[in-house]
Formats: sequence, structure tokens, C-alpha cells
Amino acid sequence: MRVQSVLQELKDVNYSVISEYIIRRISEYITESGKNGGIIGLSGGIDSSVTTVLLSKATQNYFILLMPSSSTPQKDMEDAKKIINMIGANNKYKIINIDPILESFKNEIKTNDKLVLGNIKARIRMILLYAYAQIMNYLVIGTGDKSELLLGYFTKYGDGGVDILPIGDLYKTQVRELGRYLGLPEDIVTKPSSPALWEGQTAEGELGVSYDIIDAVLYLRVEKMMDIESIAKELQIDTEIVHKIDRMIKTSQHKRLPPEIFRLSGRAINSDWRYPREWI
Ligand SMILES: Nc1ncnc2c1ncn2[C@@H]1O[C@H](COP(=O)(O)OP(=O)(O)OC[C@H]2O[C@@H]([n+]3cccc(C(=O)O)c3)[C@H](O)[C@@H]2O)[C@@H](O)[C@H]1O
Ligand SMILES: Nc1ncnc2c1ncn2[C@@H]1O[C@H](COP(=O)(O)OP(=O)(O)OP(=O)(O)O)[C@@H](O)[C@H]1O
Ligand SMILES: [Mg+2]
Repeated sequence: MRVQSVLQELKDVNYSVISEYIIRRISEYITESGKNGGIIGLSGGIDSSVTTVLLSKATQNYFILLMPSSSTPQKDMEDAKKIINMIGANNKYKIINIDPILESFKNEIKTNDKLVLGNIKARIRMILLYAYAQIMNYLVIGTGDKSELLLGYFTKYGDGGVDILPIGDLYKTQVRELGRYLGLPEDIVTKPSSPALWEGQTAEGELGVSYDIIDAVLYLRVEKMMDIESIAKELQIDTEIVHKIDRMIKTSQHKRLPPEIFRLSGRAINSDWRYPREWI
């Protein structure tokens, strides 16, 4: 059970310190940005449930959007409501069914490709969050975790289009533990991760690897900087699985960076450029 012992190492962090830190940083970031609070999309999955609870502890000024579509399981809506009850947010949320919006896109984009339509759903949610953020003078609080960010397992400018990523440095395994620490219902903590972009979609089904293996591989590759062969040996898994995960990290780099600017001058405004200190 090498995978389990690596995961144990990964889980073994101080969730009290981590949650206090994230709560403080959300609060500071909102203040420093000159905004009044944060808006978040709550699906009833572990990532948005944990982030919503942390947001509610960081500020009184938050608002939650539930944006179901025909592929949203009823259980997810019920779980989202459980979180809303748990944090006492009964007057701080709104339900928007995104199916009619999707239909209007379908009139223009004639396809039945579930990935294309699923990514449109994620981008519709992003547009709604930004509209409400601007109306309320709030920031859009992202829910991506480190596993998804490394794999590129998110829609570019969809659920990836956010202002801050409070749990972005925690692996999915750690987010579940943090959820447990925060007192989330156990069925939300252990629920299989799913984008629910189409009926029956699960993250593990689409990725073809379990999150236990994904997190163990990511941890050894990214934190421990181990080579592919050694990881396969250490975890007693097929080398091809490690290669696959490694390829996902590599090919999704573009999703984690601002768009490349082709450099024509010494001062291209790329990701290294900063507002000059001498101007401050
Ligand atoms: N090298 C490169 N440099 C710059 N841009 C590049 C590029 N390669 C592709 N691109 C662009 O990126 C696009 C592909 O990216 P994207 O549109 O995101 O699409 P894609 O990565 O194909 O799909 C999104 C994936 O994330 C999953 N997802 C989505 C939403 C939520 C969750 C979740 O966990 O909740 C998961 C979803 O199930 C699917 O597997 C291409 O169409 C192209 O425009
Ligand atoms: N039905 C929905 N209503 C509101 N927001 C949604 C909905 N579906 C997805 N989102 C937003 O998109 C994000 C990405 O979805 P994702 O499935 O990765 O997260 P999750 O459901 O919170 O956790 P998990 O990855 O374990 O399923 C969500 O965290 C949430 O912010
Ligand atoms: Mg989900």
C-alpha cells in the first residue's frame, strides 16, 4: 500500500493553521483590492463547499450562486443547500438555472459534442459570477485545488476564470481532510469528484486514474521532484500512468499562465512585468 502511505504523508498537515491562514488571506486580499466582499459558485462538491465555508468565515459580505443545469445531480443541489444552512446563508444565495442560456448558445453553435457544450456551461457560470461581482463590488472567489490546477482539469476561462484561488495550494486529498476538519457532512467530504458537465461524468472516469493515484504521483513529482521511473517503482504502479499524469501537467501549462505575448521590445508586458516600484 505504497500509495496510501504517500497519501498519509500528504494528509499530515495542520488543518487548523491552514484554515486560519486562508481565512485571513481572503479577508486581507478583499480589503487590499478595495472590494467589498466575494461571490462564489457553489456546486455541492467538496471544493466549492470548503471554499464557501472559508469565505463565510473571512467576511460577512459574500454571495453564493447555485447554477444548476440538466446534468446537475439533485443530490448536489441538496448538498449545496446543506452548506448554505450550515453557514446560515439563507438570505445570501440565488439559484439560476443555466439551461435556457445554454439553449441560446446551442442555437448558434450547432454541435452535440458534450465537451464543447460542457465547457460552455462552465463559461456561462463564469459570466454570471462576474456580472454579480461587478454589481455588488465583490471579487470572484475561485474553487480550484492544486490537483486540478496541475492537471489542467478545468475549463480555461470557465471555472478557471476567477480572481483568487484560496485552496489552490492544496491537493484534492488535503481539501477533503480540510472539509472534515471544518465539519462538513461526511457524504460531501467523500463524494466522488465530478464537474457534472454532462450526465454521469466523474473526474476519475474521465481522467482514467483514481484521485488517490493522481495525488500520490503529483506529490512525488511536484513536491519531491522525483523522476518518472522512480515514482512508478515507489508507488508500484505502471510507468505509463505516471507518464500520462506528467504529460497532463506539461500540456496544460498554457492554462496556468496569462496568454503569451510575442516579445518585440525589451518591455513586453508578460507575466514577469510589474508596475515599477519607483512609480509607487
Ligand atoms: N498550447 C496551447 N497554448 C495556448 N492555448 C492552448 C494550447 N493548447 C490548447 N489551448 C486552448 O485551450 C483550449 C482547451 O482548453 P479548454 O477549453 O479548457 O478545454 P479542455 O481542456 O479540452 O476541457 C476542459 C477539461 O476540464 C474538465 N473540467 C472542466 C470544468 C470543470 C471541471 C471540474 O473539475 O469541475 C473539469 C473537463 O471535464 C475537461 O476534461 C483549446 O481549445 C485552445 O483554445
Ligand atoms: N451547479 C453549479 N452551481 C454553481 N457553481 C458550480 C456548479 N457547478 C460547478 N460550479 C462551479 O465550478 C467549480 C468547478 O467545479 P468542480 O466540480 O471542480 O468543483 P466542486 O464540485 O466544488 O468539487 P469537485 O471537484 O470535487 O467536484 C465549482 O467549484 C463551482 O464553483
Ligand atoms: Mg464538482
